[in-house]
Amino acid sequence: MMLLGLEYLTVFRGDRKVVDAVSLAVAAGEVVGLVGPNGAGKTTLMRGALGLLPHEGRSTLAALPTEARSRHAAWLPQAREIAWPVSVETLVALGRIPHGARWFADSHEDVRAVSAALAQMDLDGFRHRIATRLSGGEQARVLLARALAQETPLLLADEPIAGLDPAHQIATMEVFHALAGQGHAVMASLHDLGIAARFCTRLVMLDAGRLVADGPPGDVLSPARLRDVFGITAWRSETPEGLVIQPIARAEAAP
Ligand SMILES: Nc1ncnc2c1ncn2[C@@H]1O[C@H](COP(=O)(O)OP(=O)(O)OP(=O)(O)O)[C@@H](O)[C@H]1O
Repeated sequence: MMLLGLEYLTVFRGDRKVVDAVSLAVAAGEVVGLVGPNGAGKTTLMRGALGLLPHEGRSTLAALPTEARSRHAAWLPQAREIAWPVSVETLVALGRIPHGARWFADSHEDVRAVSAALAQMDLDGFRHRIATRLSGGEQARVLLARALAQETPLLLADEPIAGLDPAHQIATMEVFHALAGQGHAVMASLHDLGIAARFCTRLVMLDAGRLVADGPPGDVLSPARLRDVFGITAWRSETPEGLVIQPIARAEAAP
């Protein structure tokens, strides 16, 4: 089942075309990594797809009425700001608002969803802590838990693992896989190409607003694209654990 369809999506920032005619579809069961250098248009693509920025072309998500959209897709923005000194539990419960919850999510479904999201992000011991008094990575996990608590078919996440320690990065990618296994889909922008190669079912590569590759991680992260798009060389190997990619040097600095 298709959960997101983009047809020639073009997104402007001011009068600049920052995403240029991108077409793709995301189906249930996929963990799609959005990769590309700084400024390639990853955030803009996702915000355009959500209908948060003016766009041309079509996004099936942006075309939904507001309420249906908030029940279909959860959005984790890049900025990790927590404005209010509320408990972790309260903050995560705010994710239930699209399902009709008020300030305190207290239906049986809401309580279950909040508990599940806290457990998924390894936050059981943080339930009653004040969210603004957590470390940067802990706050990032709380905001991810709030997005997960929405239990939407689709999750769009902007650099969801930035600032997380290695174990929590891997755990988060495993949560995405588990969601995909339950028929959801995740699209996440990622800068860690090793993680992207290892944990995504598919990669979409952007360069200067254009989609330049879309497919299995091993195909998308070819030596030529790593050189031409990212300007790097990388060590790559098919291992019993799957594809391993480790950036080594800037391409121009390579011997
Ligand atoms: N508000 C804005 N006004 C004008 N240009 C903008 C604005 N926001 C972003 N841009 C430009 O749009 C382009 C794409 O930005 P975007 O944030 O989508 O990139 P990104 O791929 O998510 O980058 P990063 O990896 O650095 O997060 C960049 O060139 C950026 O400078």
